[in-house]
Amino acid sequence: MPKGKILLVLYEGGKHAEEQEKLLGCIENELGIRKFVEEQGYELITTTDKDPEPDSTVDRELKDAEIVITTPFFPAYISRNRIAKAPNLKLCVTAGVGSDHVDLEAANERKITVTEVTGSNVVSVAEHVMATILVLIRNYNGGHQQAINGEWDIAGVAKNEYDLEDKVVSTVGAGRIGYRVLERLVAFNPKKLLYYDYQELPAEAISRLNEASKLFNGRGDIVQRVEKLEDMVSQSDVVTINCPLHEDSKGLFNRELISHMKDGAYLVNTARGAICVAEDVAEAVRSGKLAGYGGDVWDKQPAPKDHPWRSMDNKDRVGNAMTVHISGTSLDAQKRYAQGVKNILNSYLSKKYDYRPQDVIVQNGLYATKAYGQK
Ligand SMILES: NC(=O)C1=CN([C@@H]2O[C@H](COP(=O)(O)OP(=O)(O)OC[C@H]3O[C@@H](n4cnc5c(N)ncnc54)[C@H](O)[C@@H]3O)[C@@H](O)[C@H]2O)C=CC1
Repeated sequence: MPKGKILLVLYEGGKHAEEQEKLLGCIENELGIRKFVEEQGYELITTTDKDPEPDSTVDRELKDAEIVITTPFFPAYISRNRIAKAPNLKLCVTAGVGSDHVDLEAANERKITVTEVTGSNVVSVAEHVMATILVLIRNYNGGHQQAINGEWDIAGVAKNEYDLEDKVVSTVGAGRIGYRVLERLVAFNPKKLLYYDYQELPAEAISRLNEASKLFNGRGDIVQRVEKLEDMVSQSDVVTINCPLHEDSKGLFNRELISHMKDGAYLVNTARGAICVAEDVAEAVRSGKLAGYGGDVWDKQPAPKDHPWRSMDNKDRVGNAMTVHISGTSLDAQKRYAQGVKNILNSYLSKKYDYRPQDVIVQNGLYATKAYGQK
């Protein structure tokens, strides 16, 4: 008789799982944890069937699951209703970073511990932010479309093409990812690097960036904290969003805030789709208010085929740099978060509960991090 049940919800790998054994984050490879779990005397149930509530396999298995492991890339929403119907649930583990798909208030009411593998994919995402900024500002889409369509209209691409150098770039959230984006941006010799965050960056973190800019670009003192988000976006050529989704950040980038952005600015969101109002962003791209929008996160995942961000574009059809939710799930990241999930399970199953402090989002009914709002 197994000691308890662990429910694991991942995306399907299909033939890709056969072609690439490093795809640990798909259901066929189960993060590589089956042997470990069964050695601990637990039952491991894995499924891709997570919607709709309340008729999915997730709903059926939550009735007696003790632990649920989900991933932001194919999120099973651990809603208040699902928590209410999971009397044995003690631990939620996010295979990756970002646990907004778990109702943290409901978890706290039940003293359910919510953990994630903090830092496992922060470089992966920071690199994707850089790629997205460059695809947009360099008008890569325009150049690539011409290349594969047998065209050669240089002016047609160059008219929407800028250098990142000497531009003002800002981040909403200067945490692990936001700060790594700022680090990477220094090499592009920006005019200014601005950040908006209710947690101030430590002085040494700021001087490290300024020193690097002095060394690389001959100019220091480029990093600035801005108290008001409208003030920051109104000066920015590029805005990148790197904060968690919670009640204060949901719908933050709506028509009103976008109206404060510079005409022709670029907006990049690899944090969570719902931080932006989908239709307001699509309208801003279509109208040319934004020169482009890109990212890999969507307000509903998987995104429906008719999601506005799949088709939105500007008049030259070069304002969309969306991808599906991949930035934090490179094969390098999957190796890290699979190991991190195993470490969290070991902490729980050994009854040591010696989680890495940075991996704990909520525990014993309290928030363990200041990143999910100012509670
Ligand atoms: N696209 C992807 O694959 C991935 C996306 N993410 C997303 O990125 C988010 C950030 O990740 P990390 O940097 O590791 O988290 P972090 O906790 O290190 O940093 C988040 C920062 O955002 C700040 N913040 C929170 N609410 C804010 C608000 N309303 N306005 C301004 N700043 C605010 C916090 O104070 C903190 O400094 C995650 O919560 C997740 O949603 C993370 C990993 C992968």
